[in-house]
Amino acid sequence: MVLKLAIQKSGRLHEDSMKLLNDCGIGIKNGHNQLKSVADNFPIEAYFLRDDDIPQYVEDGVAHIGIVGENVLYEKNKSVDIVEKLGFGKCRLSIAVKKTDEYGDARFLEGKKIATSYPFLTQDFLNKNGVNAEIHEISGSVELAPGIGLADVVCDLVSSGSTLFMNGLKEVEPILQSEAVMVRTKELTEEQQSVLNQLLFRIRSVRKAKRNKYVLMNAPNESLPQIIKLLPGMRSPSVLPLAETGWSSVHSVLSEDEFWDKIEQLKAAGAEGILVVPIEKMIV
Ligand SMILES: Nc1ncnc2c1ncn2[C@@H]1O[C@H](COP(=O)(O)OP(=O)(O)OP(=O)(O)O)[C@@H](O)[C@H]1O
Ligand SMILES: O=P(O)(O)OC[C@H]1O[C@H](OP(=O)(O)OP(=O)(O)O)[C@H](O)[C@@H]1O
Ligand SMILES: [Mg+2]
Repeated sequence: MVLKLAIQKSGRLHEDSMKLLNDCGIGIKNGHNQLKSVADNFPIEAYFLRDDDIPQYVEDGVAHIGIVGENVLYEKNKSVDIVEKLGFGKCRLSIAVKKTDEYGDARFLEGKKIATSYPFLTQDFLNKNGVNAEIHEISGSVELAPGIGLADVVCDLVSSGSTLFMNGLKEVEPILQSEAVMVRTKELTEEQQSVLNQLLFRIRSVRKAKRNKYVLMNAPNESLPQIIKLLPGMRSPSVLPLAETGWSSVHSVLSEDEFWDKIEQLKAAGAEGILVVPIEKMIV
């Protein structure tokens, strides 16, 4: 039995999806023009698809699981379950107007023409705000529309904002925050669920490791109580004596959210020679 996984064939999510599988020790080859591929060391077969088609494949159970952006998932409005957020492909779906426009609030959109590849989510936003506007659906280069007279306003994906800027537009209303997620079909056999659980266990270990760093430092013994208080570690920090008497080496794990703050406090408490090392996998 193999679990069938739908991933983007090429585009913004492809590389990160392949890298995630690779970091999980799952070897999937994606040769030129190859549309499916079986992993050589894990019971998974990958289908390489347009991202727009992934929610339907997973709803139908043709693929058991898939990796897709929340933006596409909610636009397609298919009946699938999100099992894990994956932390890449982060962007937002936003309303953007010409940089000279004065937006104020959603009432600005009344009677306007909005170009978008996301008609369902755009209409939903308009409905929630009680606004009537005309939606013009196009499948790409949306930011061009106001400049060439095709529409007054756009609703499109934004990450750095540079595409908007280059086209003389400004973001005024983020309507959805999005990242890549793993989705599953509603009906899985016990065996399929068990393969999915193994995959999720690996994904969580890899992602947890990425969010943490292994930190080593030297400290005079009199600073140890204060330093240990600052360091959580997986259980508690390791403390090893240095060859030089009166000094110890302290090892611990720090999460990236608290990292820079903690390093400053550790230095102030007397730690020196601080080394920071990436962690490959973290099994808790
Ligand atoms: N600028 C961005 N920064 C980060 N993530 C993005 C960005 N643009 C899009 N994404 C995410 O990546 C997904 C795929 O984007 P891409 O541009 O490759 O889609 P596409 O052109 O529709 O591809 P396909 O050929 O598969 O239909 C988007 O649905 C979104 O979730
Ligand atoms: O805010 P930014 O960092 O400029 O990113 C936003 C752009 O990225 C995406 O397009 P992409 O580059 O993937 O091309 P596509 O339109 O061909 O999908 C999206 O559709 C925007 O156009
Ligand atoms: Mg697409």
